[in-house]
Amino acid sequence: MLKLCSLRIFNRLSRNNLVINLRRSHSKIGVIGVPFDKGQLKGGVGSGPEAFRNLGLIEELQGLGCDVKDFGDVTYEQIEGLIVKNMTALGHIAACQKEVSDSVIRIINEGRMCLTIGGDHSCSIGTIDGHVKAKGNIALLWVDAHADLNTNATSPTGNVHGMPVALLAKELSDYWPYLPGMDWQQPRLSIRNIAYIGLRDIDSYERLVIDKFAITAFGMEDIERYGIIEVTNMALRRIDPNNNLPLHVSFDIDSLDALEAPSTGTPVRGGLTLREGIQVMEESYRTQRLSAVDLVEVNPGLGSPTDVKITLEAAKHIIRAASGHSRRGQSPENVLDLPQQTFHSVSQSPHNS
Ligand SMILES: NC(=[NH2+])NCCC[C@H](N)C(=O)O
Repeated sequence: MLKLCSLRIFNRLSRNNLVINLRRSHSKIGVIGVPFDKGQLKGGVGSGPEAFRNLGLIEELQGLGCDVKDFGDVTYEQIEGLIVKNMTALGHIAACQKEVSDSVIRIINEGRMCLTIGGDHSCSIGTIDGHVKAKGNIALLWVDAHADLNTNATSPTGNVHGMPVALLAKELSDYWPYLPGMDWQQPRLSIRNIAYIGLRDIDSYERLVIDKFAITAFGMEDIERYGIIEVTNMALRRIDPNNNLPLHVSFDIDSLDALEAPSTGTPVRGGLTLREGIQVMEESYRTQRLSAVDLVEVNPGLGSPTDVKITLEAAKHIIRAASGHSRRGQSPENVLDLPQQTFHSVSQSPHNS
């Protein structure tokens, strides 16, 4: 009986997998690495791109049927003498992020989804700038434990990885002094088109700004209450009510719980499970407008070799989901109703015990 039952299930599954394989979308992806660590003070995060390449990320995405073009790592030359109070390494940030922005424009104009591997979260200054320049306007999901909404006047650290959203938002432009070297970057994104998911470590000024401008922000308590799929879709509806904007997901690995992704510079407990992170990406992919993804703040220099492995693997699952492939290797838009129920009934089956 068990044999018969399993065989039937196998046949049904393989039939459906065949359909899925035939229908599987062949995402066109352009990958850039940004080995950049000057947005914060801990060494190691700059070796993120190398670690992902060594892990075979590009080959894995190709193996899933994606058309992947690797644009290599961004390089830059620091601009000397750029000094702004409480804004560390501006000469590096300004020079590197200009290159990142130009690379993103090139990739998006080739009709590819741009996947940027960081580096720290200051990389998103360049990726989002480039995306907005290429597409006109975009909707942004910022998946992170932190709001990264400080200016140099409010930052408790002076680290620029805590400032990108404030640099990008139009409504906050008056809160900045003149920033030498950053003339290429104008705040072009409206706060209406930005939503946070996963927040749980917000500085007091950031809290004031979120309240004052009514920024869409879903903390962990919202995820507990509504579930991650509902939260993601609420966020998407808020930032793109007409369903017509290209979507950018800026995914900081510290949005995941520190147990799921320990090798990161500013870990915070009580975060997303890996499954929830994957679901954010699956829902984003399902819009069919996912146009750029940043995966940042993986620091292979922090923690034990096991910590590093866990963190890289978690990030890889998030990236697979962004490329249209969930953990079972299916494109989310093609998931048929069968597998989950079948697995359920298998484990419930009296013949199984
Ligand atoms: N992307 C990050 N990990 N950001 C952490 C920011 C921490 C702190 N809020 C700061 O501004 O310095």
